[in-house]
Amino acid sequence: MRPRNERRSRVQSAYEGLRTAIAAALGSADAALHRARSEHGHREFALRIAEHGVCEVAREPALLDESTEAAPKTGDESDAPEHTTEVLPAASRESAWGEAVRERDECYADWTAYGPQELTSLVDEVARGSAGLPWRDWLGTVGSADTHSPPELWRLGEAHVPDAADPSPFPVAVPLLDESHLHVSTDDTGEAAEGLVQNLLLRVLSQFRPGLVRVHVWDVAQLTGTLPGLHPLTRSGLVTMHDPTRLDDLLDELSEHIRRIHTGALLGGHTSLRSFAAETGHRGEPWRIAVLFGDGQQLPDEQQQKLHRVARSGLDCGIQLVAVNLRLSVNSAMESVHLNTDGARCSMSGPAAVMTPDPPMPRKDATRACKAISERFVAQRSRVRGFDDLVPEQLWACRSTTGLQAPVGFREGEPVWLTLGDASPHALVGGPSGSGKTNFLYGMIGAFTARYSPDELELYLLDFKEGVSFSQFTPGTRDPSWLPHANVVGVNVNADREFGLALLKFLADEMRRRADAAKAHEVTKLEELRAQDPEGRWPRIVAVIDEFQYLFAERDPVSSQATALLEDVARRGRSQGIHLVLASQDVSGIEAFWGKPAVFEQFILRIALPKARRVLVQDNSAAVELPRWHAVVNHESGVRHGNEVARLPDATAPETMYALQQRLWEARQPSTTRPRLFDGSHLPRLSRRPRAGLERSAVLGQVIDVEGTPAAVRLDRSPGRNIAVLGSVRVDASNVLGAAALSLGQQYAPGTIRFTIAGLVDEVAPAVGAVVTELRAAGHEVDHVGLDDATGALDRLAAVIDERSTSGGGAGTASGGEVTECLLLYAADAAHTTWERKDPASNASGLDRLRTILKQGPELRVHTVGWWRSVQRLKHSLGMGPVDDIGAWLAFDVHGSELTAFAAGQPVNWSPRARRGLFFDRSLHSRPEVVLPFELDTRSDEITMPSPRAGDGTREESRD
Ligand SMILES: Nc1ncnc2c1ncn2[C@@H]1O[C@H](COP(=O)(O)OP(=O)(O)OP(=O)(O)O)[C@@H](O)[C@H]1O
Repeated sequence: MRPRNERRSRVQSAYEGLRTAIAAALGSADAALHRARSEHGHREFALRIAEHGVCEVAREPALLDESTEAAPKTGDESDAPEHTTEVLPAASRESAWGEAVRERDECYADWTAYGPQELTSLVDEVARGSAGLPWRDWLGTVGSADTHSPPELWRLGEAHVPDAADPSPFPVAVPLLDESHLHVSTDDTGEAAEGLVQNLLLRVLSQFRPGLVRVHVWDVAQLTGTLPGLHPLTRSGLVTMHDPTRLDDLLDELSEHIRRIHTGALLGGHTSLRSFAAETGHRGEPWRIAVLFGDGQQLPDEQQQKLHRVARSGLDCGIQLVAVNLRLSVNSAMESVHLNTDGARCSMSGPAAVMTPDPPMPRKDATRACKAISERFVAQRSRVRGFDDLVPEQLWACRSTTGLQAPVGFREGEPVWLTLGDASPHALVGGPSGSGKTNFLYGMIGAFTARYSPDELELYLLDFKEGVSFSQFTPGTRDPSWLPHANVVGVNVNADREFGLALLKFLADEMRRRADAAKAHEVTKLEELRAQDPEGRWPRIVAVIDEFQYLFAERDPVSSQATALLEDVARRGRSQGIHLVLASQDVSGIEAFWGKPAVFEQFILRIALPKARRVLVQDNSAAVELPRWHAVVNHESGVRHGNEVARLPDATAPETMYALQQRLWEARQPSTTRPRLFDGSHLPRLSRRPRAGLERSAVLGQVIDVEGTPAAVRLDRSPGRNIAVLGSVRVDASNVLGAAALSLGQQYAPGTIRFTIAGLVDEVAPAVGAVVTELRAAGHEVDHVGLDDATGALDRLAAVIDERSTSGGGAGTASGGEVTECLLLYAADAAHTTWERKDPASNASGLDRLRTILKQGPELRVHTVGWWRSVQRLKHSLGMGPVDDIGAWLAFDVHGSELTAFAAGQPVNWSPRARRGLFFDRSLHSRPEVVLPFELDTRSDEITMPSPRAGDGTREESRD
């Protein structure tokens, strides 16, 4: 038995052990389950806090309880229903809540510490004046800011972050002008939006000088009544209310501004008015804010596209959209505000910040402020702006790298700018006589020269009109000042079309010089050349030609050459910084010009004065309706939409351009040279100083060119180096002979040249006498002879030739040097009969001697400068043979056809005109050129006239 009991007790004890083990295992599992449940409850609680957010739960603690009960159950929980109602212990709830709050506070720590203050000071800094201050500080004070650096942010209201531990408020402001459009949306009717927009517009309008901001309002729902506080501004045109049915018109108008600004106001490489203004210091265009109130519906497709186009390119052109409840998705900068009943959200402050827009400014204060702005604008507009308003405060502050820009007149008190640059390289100015063309040109010249220094701008001024309009730019007897930018001034050139031609040639040469320099620097344009060669002087050149139609007045080689040159300069001048401004009374009559549409098209800038014809395109009649002293300035080749009407200030009255010129003259660098004046009504004076490059040359007159080049004949030792002056005009011929003698006298040292001067008619005696006296005074040996002893003079020269030819070259003087013999014959033909007589001893006549001198002289340094009163008479003197002994000639009243033989057989086109000669030097010219004879100083009047031979001591002395 015993073993059995023993076994049983062992079994029982084993079972007991098992039960104990099971009980222990179950107990520990229970404890683990309990722990897990408690943990789960804690986490679930934390999750629910996170789901609602700490702030939300803090506001509505019941949220957590409800959600605990309503929370979906997991699979495990559904299997253990007895646990779902178990309430999380309070300690656990508190700990979960504490953790959530701690975590939130950690996240917001930085913001709480610095955010609101930093934002407040930042907005204070960049939202200056009316852009950020409370309305009481500024509403009603008319703004004076200019377009330079507008405020970067504009205040809308204030916001706070409700979830932050410390929800301090901070200002909300948005970037606007040039920076970003604004989109406003609302959940309700949009009343709150109107208040916000009106506040914003009042801030902007009160910031700037009236006129710099224009507002357009379109409301799909109403014709008037929108933004009532701004209504006083509609009277002065600062705010325009658009018809609800005419959104297209508004969008077209805005697109037109964008296009016009791109083609006109933006110069060079600038793509926005902002960057342009930053470089040049002026903007030239107001900001235009278009406020569009929609009804939340999509616009028709076509309008939507137009709106998107305006939104895309508007900001660069100062066009700002404020779209309210209008669907707009654009690819350009846009801030947004959503107004909701539970607070607004702004893209600047993000969704976490709740914005409270500033309350609308009181209606009566807004109205009063707008009235003040409007009145100031009207006063400003009606103020007659004068010439001084074209002149900037600081002279010469602009650079002409990308072009030239200056105001030329005013529209509603605002300047109207004129641009010469890549997009509009050349200008055509038209208007009938007395319409104010010259005045316009003065104003333009003044506005340009005040802005650009002479190193940035060089002027070539040419006036074909009779009168002296441009001569004030050169030094005068009463006013010694001159315009430092003027390089060449031509006045009274109506009879000297060659000067216009010369100017065009000069410009064409300069264009080539610039193109070559650009090529050497491996660039193509002046702008790039200036960048590559910063030390070089590459000013822009503006050539102004008033009454330019004279240049094409006749169907002759001058017209055809001028047309070709004009075409060249007009086409290629653009890239080399050479601009033409051509003015004319009647552009319609200029055949040579109109026959070349390609040239004409280069004149993109058109200025039409009242009643101007053909300057603008045919269907653009704006010039017809212009009042006096106004002009249409059109940078679009004259098409209607390019019209800008400007009132032109008086620029010719005293104290206008004259006074400015004085200031500019005083500001010039000492190295600035005075302008060269070509005045067709005056003859040039012979310089008494020897000039380099004119050695051994007889200067006969001055070529009609930009440099005033002397018309000179070099008396080389070669056949034919004689000069004939042809024509019956004694004064001109005498002056040519006198200038030849005196210029040779300057270049030869006394003793190296001997003059034989024969005055063969009485009338030339004073002129001859003056020359003889001056030469002798300079120490030269002069044989002064009259008709009676001229033959003897020829004999002597013929003997010199004989002697030199037998001795094999130019003879030496007593002092050992070579002596040049110069024979001057005043009215050579007068001695013809005398010279026909033969000398019985030698059987040779004076004529024979003369022919020998002409033929053999030049090689032996014996040169003749003779005046024959007609071509026929010269031919008689020369005899039957060829005319090669006359290598150079200057003809006055001689018909071109008579000169053919002397011009190597080529037809000579020459209609004689007063005080002008035609000059041809076989060794130099391919065709003859027009020259001005010199006005010799009539010192002869004061000089005792030496009679031939009388007192001719020099000659006698030297013979001894
Ligand atoms: N904007 C202006 N304000 C006041 N006076 C002006 C204005 N423009 C021109 N005048 C005056 O009108 C007159 C004619 O002007 P201007 O000589 O400029 O005309 P124009 O078109 O060049 O005439 P023309 O071809 O006959 O010379 C001048 O006496 C000038 O002072």
